[in-house]
Amino acid sequence: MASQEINNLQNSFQRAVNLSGSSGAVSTSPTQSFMDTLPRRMSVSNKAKALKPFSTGDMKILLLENVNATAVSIFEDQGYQVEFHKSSLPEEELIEKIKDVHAIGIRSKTKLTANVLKHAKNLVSIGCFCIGTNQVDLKYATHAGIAVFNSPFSNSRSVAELIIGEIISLARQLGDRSIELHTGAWNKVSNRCWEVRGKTLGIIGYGHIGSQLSVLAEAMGMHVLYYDTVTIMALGTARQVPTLDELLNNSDFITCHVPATPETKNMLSAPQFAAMKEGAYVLNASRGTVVDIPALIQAFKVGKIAGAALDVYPSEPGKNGAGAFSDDLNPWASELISLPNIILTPHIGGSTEEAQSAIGVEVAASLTKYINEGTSVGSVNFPEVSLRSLDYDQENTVRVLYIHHNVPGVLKTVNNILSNHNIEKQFSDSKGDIAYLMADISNVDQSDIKNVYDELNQTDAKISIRLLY
Ligand SMILES: NC(=O)C1=CN([C@@H]2O[C@H](COP(=O)(O)OP(=O)(O)OC[C@H]3O[C@@H](n4cnc5c(N)ncnc54)[C@H](O)[C@@H]3O)[C@@H](O)[C@H]2O)C=CC1
Ligand SMILES: O=C(O)CCC(=O)C(=O)O
Repeated sequence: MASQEINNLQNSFQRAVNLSGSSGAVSTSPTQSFMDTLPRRMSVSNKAKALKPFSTGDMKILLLENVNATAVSIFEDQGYQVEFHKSSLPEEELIEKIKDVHAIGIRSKTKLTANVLKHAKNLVSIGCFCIGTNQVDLKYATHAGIAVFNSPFSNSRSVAELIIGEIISLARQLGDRSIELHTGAWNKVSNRCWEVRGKTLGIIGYGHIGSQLSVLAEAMGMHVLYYDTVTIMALGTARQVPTLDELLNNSDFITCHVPATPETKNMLSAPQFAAMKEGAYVLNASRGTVVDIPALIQAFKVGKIAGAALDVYPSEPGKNGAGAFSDDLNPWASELISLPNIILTPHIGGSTEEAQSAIGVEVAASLTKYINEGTSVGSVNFPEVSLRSLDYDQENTVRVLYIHHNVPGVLKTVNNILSNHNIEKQFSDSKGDIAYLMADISNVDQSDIKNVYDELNQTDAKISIRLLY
């Protein structure tokens, strides 16, 4: 067997460990009794050395973008090697580092493109410590057998609260008054300052954030309209409108809460600004691709809109620091910052202590369960597959994790290979082009493990294999 293959084989064996501190922690492979027999089993032949179980201490996790300390401590408790960086990395450095890690944790800045991922030979999983996953080439990751996890709603409330704060701030021109007073200027004005009570909020995208915002806005006496591509039950007295134009024509405040997709690119551009009420306000804390900012600048300059609050931009700096938001990054930046009643924030919608610590726990737990047990529940790109845990008294049992192309005949081939053993349980599901099989097989000794691996490795449909014991 070539040394690279041996390495791959070693890397495919994962000593599973309980999630420390989690209630109902699982007992997975290897069973204690299996571990007790290990020296004897490993001395079966010289080649047996290649089958040394992959230890959690060999597991390398790269964490970027100041992922919360809760995640770091979950990974460290597992015994994983954790490399932590406060910011994202330039592409070349990222490529170097990703070559040898088993999992990576990012937020919204790190672009995991096909060009980066093709170097990630050992990567089994990506954790997006945020909601959006548009920064990852999901198609590439899926076909490479890399499971991607995110946190679907732990920062939703934080974003909704930021938007509420900004609605009032725009209506009262708070940003400008504050900047003026910081420079010593006293401007006590009421001209074009409004209460929000009785005004109409138009929410584009009534998902986790949009619907949360709806409830908060109604509590302040606002009327709520929303536009979404799917029919969603209205909360309170909010009303879904059938077209984006109807929302634009009737709203005093328009806020975007849609994902970055080809359909949402420049969803608010010149025709949409033209359709808005005179003096409307526009807010965007979704993705920088959703609002055409040069068109927004133009709409502001002709008095069509009275202000805007932007938290996201087409290009965002990779790290904090003075001078980072410049025309080099976005050619309209200096014009935008010169305009009054335009609130600009550095993508902080989800940046609260509460949200970050909850996300850290949630995504780190998902990654750990996937690495240690193969459970893909919560993955955004994999079919969600889970198997009941192994018991401590189940000896010589191996968990097979087989990710494959979703083509006919695969289960027949795989079960033929596994059927020399007792298949205790198995679960398989597919999603689009790929499928994922988990199976626990018993009566497996050391040489059997190697055979099972070799035979599965030769199957045409295989994308990747891991054996946990
Ligand atoms: N600024 C920040 O820090 C944060 C930004 N976000 C962004 O906010 C986005 C929304 O987050 P959630 O509410 O959690 O997502 P979600 O998935 O719960 O809701 C999105 C809604 O948009 C709708 N939608 C999709 N395409 C649409 C279209 N073309 N037209 C109208 N509606 C459409 C969907 O049907 C869904 O109801 C995320 O995708 C993320 O990009 C999320 C968290 C923090
Ligand atoms: O907190 C972050 O870095 C990103 C927040 C965000 O945009 C998201 O959750 O999608």
